[in-house]
Amino acid sequence: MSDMALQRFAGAIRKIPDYPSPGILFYDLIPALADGEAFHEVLAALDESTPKAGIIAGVEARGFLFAAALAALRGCGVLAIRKAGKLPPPVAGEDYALEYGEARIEIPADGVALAGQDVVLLDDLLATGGTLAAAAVLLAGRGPECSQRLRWWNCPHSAAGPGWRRKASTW
Ligand SMILES: O=P(O)(O)OC[C@H]1O[C@H](OP(=O)(O)OP(=O)(O)O)[C@H](O)[C@@H]1O
Ligand SMILES: Nc1ncnc2[nH]cnc12
Repeated sequence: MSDMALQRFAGAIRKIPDYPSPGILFYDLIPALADGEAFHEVLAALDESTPKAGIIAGVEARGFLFAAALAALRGCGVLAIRKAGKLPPPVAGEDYALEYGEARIEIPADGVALAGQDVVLLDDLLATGGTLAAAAVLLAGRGPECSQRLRWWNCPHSAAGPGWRRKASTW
């Protein structure tokens, strides 16, 4: 992705201090996603830099936007990792802590063919990393047949700097 495209996407992100609680700087990506050219560039860069995979996993809700858009571009499947209480049983779940609270994510315990699949796990931004770590643990719990290549979109103005970040499947 060109620096200009990144700057345009990053510049459209609203940063709201002390939301939803004091001390949190909230990154609202909705205006950036609504910028068609910038979003298109981000997706093209994601397509170039993310390993090919049988299925792309995204965490509800904002992660769905990136995972589904990339999957549609590539013609592969999406694994929708849902917040607690949305899926019928049986489910596999994982609890985790957010910057501002706690949450639980779930996937169907059966019905999704993960055996032998390469799974790329995507999310819109990384704050504590708790969401992606929980998603990785959840997928790892599906057994050694499910390999994971983790990659996420990092807050463009966070201390870690802009861009895509990758972590090997060593959670
Ligand atoms: O690195 P972390 O500290 O885990 O934070 C990042 C996560 O927080 C946000 O989701 P959120 O749970 O707020 O849900 P939403 O997408 O439904 O708003 C964001 O979309 C990431 O998934
Ligand atoms: N600072 C932040 N901005 C937007 N979404 C978040 N999710 C967790 N922390 C966040």
